[in-house]
Amino acid sequence: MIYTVTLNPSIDYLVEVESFQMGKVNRTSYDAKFPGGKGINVSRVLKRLGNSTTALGFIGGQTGEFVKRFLRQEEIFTDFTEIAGDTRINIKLKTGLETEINSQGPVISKGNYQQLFSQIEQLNNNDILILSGSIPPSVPSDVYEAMSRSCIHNGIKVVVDTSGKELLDVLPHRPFLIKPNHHELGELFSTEISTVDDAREYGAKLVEAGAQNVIVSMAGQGAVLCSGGESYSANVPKGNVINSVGAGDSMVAGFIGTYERTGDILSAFRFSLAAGSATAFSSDLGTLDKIEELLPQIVINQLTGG
Ligand SMILES: Nc1ncnc2c1ncn2[C@@H]1O[C@H](COP(=O)(O)OP(=O)(O)O)[C@@H](O)[C@H]1O
Ligand SMILES: O=P(O)(O)OC[C@H]1O[C@](O)(COP(=O)(O)O)[C@@H](O)[C@@H]1O
Repeated sequence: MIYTVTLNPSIDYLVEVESFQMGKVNRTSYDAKFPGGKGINVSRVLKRLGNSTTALGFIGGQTGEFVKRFLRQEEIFTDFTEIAGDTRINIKLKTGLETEINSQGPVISKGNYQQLFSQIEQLNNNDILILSGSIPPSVPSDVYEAMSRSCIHNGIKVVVDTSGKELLDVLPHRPFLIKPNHHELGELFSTEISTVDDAREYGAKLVEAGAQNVIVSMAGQGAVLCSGGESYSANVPKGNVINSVGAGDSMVAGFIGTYERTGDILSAFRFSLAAGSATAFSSDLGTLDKIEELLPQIVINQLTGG
């Protein structure tokens, strides 16, 4: 079973305004609500790929009910920890540009935290655990490090999709996959990652620091995979970007779902690009049909030079 952890789920409220004006009343040309939060997006895409998944995390209030109902309708298993506060609403404003306003989210009590942690301690070595998204202020900032440590001890593969110090701190526990985007990778090393070569060079440093596989996603420029001593680049397919919310999460789902089914790292990498772009080219997350349609366009090249 693939478990995802979403510490701070959301309703993603997508709003499209044709000619947005600051300080004025604007009317939407399109709006929609979807469950959000990185782990939840990963579970939704995994389900579409046919993998078994259970979404864990903190959920509460009427907004939390919306998320649970939506996931139930998609027949996704959940085992959330119920909290006293309301699950947050994140605004995704499309005005030509994409602007996101992500809320802080509700307070998580010590008891809530312990409940989730004890679920993690019960996973077994056939499971995969995916830890993604930001850490709410009321949750200990070393939560991913502590969960990774517990899982590695129990032989569980761990995937971590976060940024900054929280990402660096899990590396000694040898996460199976991390997926920084090129901005996040640049921030880790106080540099700018603008080419495939930069992504390969700095992605390889994360492998040296302990990650088994590193995908550096570079939005429309494709992605780089560093795996052991090897590295590869892949392009993105051609298409019209409608909404890139959840595209990174779809890459994680595409990679892990395919790896679980085939055990093949390069097929997983290829699928991850197709899944990311299928989502970028859709208003909701990409469907399996869309992913399969894009797959033949993805070409992988082995990189040389270190
Ligand atoms: N302009 C684009 N054309 C095609 N695919 C895209 C485009 N922008 C994003 N994607 C897809 O979304 C994936 C993740 O995008 P990226 O912005 O790098 O990550 P994140 O969403 O985690 O910040 C890309 O690897 C790609 O598959
Ligand atoms: O936990 P954070 O960093 O606030 O991010 C939450 C947001 O990220 C998302 O999971 C989308 O993530 P990506 O676009 O990086 O794939 C949204 O659904 C959600 O609103």
